[in-house]
Amino acid sequence: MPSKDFDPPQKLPTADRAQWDLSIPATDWYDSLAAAGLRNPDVHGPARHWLQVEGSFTRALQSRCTNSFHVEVQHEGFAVPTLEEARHLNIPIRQRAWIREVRLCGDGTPWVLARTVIPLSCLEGRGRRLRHLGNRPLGAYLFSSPDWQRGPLETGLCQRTVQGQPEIARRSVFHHDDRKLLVGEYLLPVLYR
Ligand SMILES: C=C(O[C@@H]1C=C(C(=O)O)C=C[C@H]1O)C(=O)O
Repeated sequence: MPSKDFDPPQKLPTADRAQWDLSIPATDWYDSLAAAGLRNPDVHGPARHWLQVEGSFTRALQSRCTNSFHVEVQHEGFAVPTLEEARHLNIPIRQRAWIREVRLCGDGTPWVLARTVIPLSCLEGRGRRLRHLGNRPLGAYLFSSPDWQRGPLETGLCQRTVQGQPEIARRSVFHHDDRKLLVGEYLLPVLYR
């Protein structure tokens, strides 16, 4: 799924390459949890709680931590979204966007992988801050402003290729006037099993 800019370097030592395997697989998206459940009933199991969190996902994860929560940036920069993402956001195909991939970690362990596609129109004015989030959670920005509203949640079923990758995901578009950005959150099994 990540565009070419995000391919792992070929010469990483084996231990580091294993880290890369904690990556986001191609995912099929469904309009509702019920629709995804027809393909994979696991979405109605313990993962369901996380698929339905309505407010800030960061906050929900923080409240599950015993000690600490942190965001680890994996890649951040201008890159070309997938065709499906560009269509979903209604932006020109092959137009670069700011793409941010992070791990949301609870008590030192990655719990969720997140991929956010931020089109150029969102990066103007106050939106310039979106390029400088670093390890601060995106949710703090989005939920601190009443201007940003979340659209409906979709449920994703991941085409897992490697042990440990996420199987289940959620995604939504946040919009502010005619600006839209796309946030995907991929649940790692350790979060709900
Ligand atoms: C959208 C939110 O932001 C969270 C933080 C992210 C980040 O820092 O890149 C990405 C996805 C999130 O789950 C949220 O807290 O709801």
